[in-house]
Amino acid sequence: MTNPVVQKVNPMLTEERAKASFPVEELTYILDGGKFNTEKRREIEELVTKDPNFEHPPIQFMTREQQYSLAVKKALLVQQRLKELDMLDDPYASYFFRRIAMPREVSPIGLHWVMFVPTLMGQCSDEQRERWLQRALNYEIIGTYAQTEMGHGTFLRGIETTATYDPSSQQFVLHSPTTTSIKWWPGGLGKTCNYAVVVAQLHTQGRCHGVHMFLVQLRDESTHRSLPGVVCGDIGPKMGYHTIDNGFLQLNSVRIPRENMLMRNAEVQPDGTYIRRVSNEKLTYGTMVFVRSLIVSDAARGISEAATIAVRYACVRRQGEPSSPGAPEPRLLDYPVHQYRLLTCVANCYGLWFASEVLRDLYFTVQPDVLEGRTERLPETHALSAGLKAVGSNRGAACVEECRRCCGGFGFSEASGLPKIYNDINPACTYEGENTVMLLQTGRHLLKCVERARRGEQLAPSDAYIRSRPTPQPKLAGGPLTADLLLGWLRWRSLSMLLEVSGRFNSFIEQRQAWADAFQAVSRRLTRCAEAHCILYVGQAFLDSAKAAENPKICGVLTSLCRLFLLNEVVSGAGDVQLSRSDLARCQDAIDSLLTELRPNAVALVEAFDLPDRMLCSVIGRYDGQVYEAMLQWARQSPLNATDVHESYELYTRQFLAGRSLAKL
Ligand SMILES: CC/C=C\C/C=C\C/C=C\C/C=C\CC/C=C/C(=O)SCCNC(=O)CCNC(=O)[C@H](O)C(C)(C)COP(=O)(O)OP(=O)(O)OC[C@H]1O[C@@H](n2cnc3c(N)ncnc32)[C@H](O)[C@@H]1OP(=O)(O)O
Ligand SMILES: Cc1cc2nc3c(=O)[nH]c(=O)nc-3n(C[C@H](O)[C@H](O)[C@H](O)COP(=O)(O)OP(=O)(O)OC[C@H]3O[C@@H](n4cnc5c(N)ncnc54)[C@H](O)[C@@H]3O)c2cc1C
Repeated sequence: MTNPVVQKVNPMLTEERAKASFPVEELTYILDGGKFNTEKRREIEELVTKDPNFEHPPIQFMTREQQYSLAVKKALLVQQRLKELDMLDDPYASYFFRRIAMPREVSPIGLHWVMFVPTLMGQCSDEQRERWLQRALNYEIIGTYAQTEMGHGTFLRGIETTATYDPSSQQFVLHSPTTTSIKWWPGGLGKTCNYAVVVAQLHTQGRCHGVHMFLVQLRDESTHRSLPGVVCGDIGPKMGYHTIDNGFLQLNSVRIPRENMLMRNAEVQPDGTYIRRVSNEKLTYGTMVFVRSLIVSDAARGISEAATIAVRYACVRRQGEPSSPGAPEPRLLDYPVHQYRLLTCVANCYGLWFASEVLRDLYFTVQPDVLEGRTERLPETHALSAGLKAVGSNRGAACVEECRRCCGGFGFSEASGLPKIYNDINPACTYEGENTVMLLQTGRHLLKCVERARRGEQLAPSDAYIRSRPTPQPKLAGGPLTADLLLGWLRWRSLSMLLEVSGRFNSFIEQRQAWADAFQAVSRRLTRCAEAHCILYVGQAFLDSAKAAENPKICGVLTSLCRLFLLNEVVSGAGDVQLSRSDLARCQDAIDSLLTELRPNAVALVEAFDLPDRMLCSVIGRYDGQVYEAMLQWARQSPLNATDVHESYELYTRQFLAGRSLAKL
């Protein structure tokens, strides 16, 4: 563990830690992708922890302006430190440095490395890369990704910003023709960035060629003042994300050179001739596919943090009727229903964690081909990244919220660290494609897979089961409820639901409904099919990772946790298909047994994530379990406690008590 063993660890936590049935450290290596990575991560965490420049009072006691300003300082300091340590080219080191230096504090320059740089990499011609990429990687310029407008987020083709080519000056004129066309939301756009990739409708020679990307300078590189024709600012306070300046941008006939259109896939020649280099126009959406795959892993990390806090707290919090006179009150973790609430979150976390690794590998396998214009596996990658982004962030938000509620009133206090995690995960349900819309993309792909399977065509690996013949429902009563059997049931469920919806869709088509109308008619059911497909993917990734563990004890505990995940899916999906009462009852019994079996490993399973106190920022989830003293210390830092009598007493309360009118004050 990276946590320094403090002098007095709560004995209830020590007792729980001693119950682990497997070597926690070895599971940490698996989660980190190897011992080497664990050691590197810990070195980085130690560097940041020892650096006084990253020390400050809890940000929850600061105003939004203070939070933003501090976040800018820390984000830039991180870059300086990474440069000094020669770690800028190491994505793993950079990621962990940022994560520990700014735990769940969204970086004002986050969009630069999450979307701006990846867009330059994926959408620039080789020449353009030479010109801009190195400057961006060196942080000589700071950029964002400006796509969403006030009037259009989901429906990308409806974007109104125009980029009209003027051959006489060989420039594009970027313009926001309406109020609804004002860019709204891009992270860091308000105050921090000086450049943006702007998504706009390309017009040349009197024709519109649809959405394309343009590099637009927004602010002067030395004064940081907005350039003529550029009106931008912060969009104001949000539900969370206080540390980042999501912004607005109005472009009033702003001129940029022709060469600032990102030209990897299409080009406008000096005379205005439009040339499309690749046939698949969806390649313009490539950055979103990449970021969606990151969101799955971020959701798993969010649950790991919340679950670590809530499980530790459940070990030290006593509440309820003692089992006998004079006995202590039970610990929260002793309640089976509490075990269920927490352990299913832990199971979701591991499932998403392993699935995000498989998805990441798929993305990096397919991406080189895509960059060369070979797009055969793009539909599968898009469907999986969209669907898993939705399932991951939905589950992420739901599990973090469940962990928060598991901590009772303290979970509502910022001191727990849980609201901060929730507010960081929740917007992922909306950004990078609202979740329902993303599930519909996956559903659309699955419908097409059914058609292709009927025609006898090959399907991509994760869709291949759609080619299998419909079979009777696998029986769950009888033999042992193994993970393989449960996964087989989920595969059967996914296929049955899909065939049912596809049959319904085809009957609408046979009744001569338009494709789009038939799609709308089945859309509600289709989102459920998309979820079932993604859950199958998660379950498969989970089971494969459990089986791959060399240590039999780790293999055992991961397989049990995976069974809990799968059983919970079977039970909650019982209404999607008709699961018999006896099968359902067996699954429920198996869940109860698994809770008893896994309970002694609850702390070990969350502590395998190896999250230092600095990362959790939680009074109730601290390594030493000394919750109550720390809670009092936290409250003492509240600015409201700076004086015994608050100024509002003199201003208002005293007047009120004396019967004077407050109206004129
Ligand atoms: C600051 C951060 C710091 C730290 C965080 C750390 C980790 C977290 C990681 C990152 C998150 C951080 C910040 C996030 C900031 C947020 C940024 C944004 O939100 S950017 C804006 C994102 N916007 C969207 O996602 C818009 C959603 N809409 C769409 O994607 C599309 O419009 C939609 C898919 C809905 C439909 O597109 P449309 O043009 O209408 O397509 P059409 O219907 O014509 O055709 C569909 C056709 O195209 C295929 N397709 C669609 N999308 C893709 C794609 N991306 N790739 C490949 N193919 C695609 C689709 O399957 C269909 O194909 P067929 O015709 O069926 O063959
Ligand atoms: C914190 C945060 C950060 C962001 N950062 C960026 C950024 O850096 N750059 C950027 O460009 N954008 C950014 N966005 C914008 C984000 O991508 C959009 O909010 C998102 O794509 C949804 O678009 P919208 O807000 O216009 O919602 P809408 O598209 O108006 O959707 C509203 C609701 O309608 C539903 N809906 C819409 N269309 C359909 C349909 N066809 N079928 C069924 N239901 C539908 C949706 O499911 C949703 O529930 C950010 C947003 C947030 C919240």
